[in-house]
Amino acid sequence: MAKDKKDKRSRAAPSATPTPITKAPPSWPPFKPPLPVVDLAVDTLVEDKIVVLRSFFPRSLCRDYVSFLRELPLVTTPGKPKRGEAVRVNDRYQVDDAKFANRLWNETGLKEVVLRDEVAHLWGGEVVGLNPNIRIYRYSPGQFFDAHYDDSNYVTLSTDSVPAISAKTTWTLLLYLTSPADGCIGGETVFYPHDRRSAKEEIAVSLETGMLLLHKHGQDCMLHEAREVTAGEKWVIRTDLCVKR
Ligand SMILES: O=C(O)CCC(=O)C(=O)O
Ligand SMILES: [Fe+2]
Repeated sequence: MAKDKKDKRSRAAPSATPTPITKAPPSWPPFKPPLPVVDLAVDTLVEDKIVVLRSFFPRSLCRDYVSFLRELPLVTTPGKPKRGEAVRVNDRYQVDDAKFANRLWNETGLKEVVLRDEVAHLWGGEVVGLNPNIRIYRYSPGQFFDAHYDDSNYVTLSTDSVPAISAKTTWTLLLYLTSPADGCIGGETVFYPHDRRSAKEEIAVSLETGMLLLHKHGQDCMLHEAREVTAGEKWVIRTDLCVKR
């Protein structure tokens, strides 16, 4: 199948929520114990496309976050997508929170890992932080995210540096807070290298509690989906790596 933009657009991920994101950010739990808890290693799953950082959050912190997140006003996605958007059936919370994005970037060890010489070339530019558009997903049994591509977006980052930085997103960041170890069955993130859903070609990433996954998006995004959860709950924090524009 041709990898032209039009085709990708026809199955783009659902766009930002129609509700304006003006709500006050929540009081996210502290990163306790101080992060990182392990020497973070970047493991490549697909060269130049998918990497993971295992034990990015310790299990105890994942538990704290899930307890906290389940009190947020999550909204169930309507089953019927807008024209041209992938079917996403999950419960979701979205907030524009530059402070939390900066905490995830600066207070977890992520920044140091992403800026390492061995991997710095991957990101499509100089990474300056994370997308303040923070998304929380909960998938309960029967919920899934159909095959789609993630778009690159222009964003403005308010970091400690003034003035704000014009940036664009280049890689999707998913932080898994649950896994089979917590009773969540299914929910794997599955990538298809050849722009078609094919069981033979699929690269299925199993959930690991506390694992952070990064995958390239925009023009080079791999077709991907979140498999249906069949038991327990899958919880994910989603943001994106941003490079200077
Ligand atoms: O939940 C997942 O595993 C994938 C989520 C996803 O593809 C997205 O947020 O665009
Ligand atoms: Fe996606």
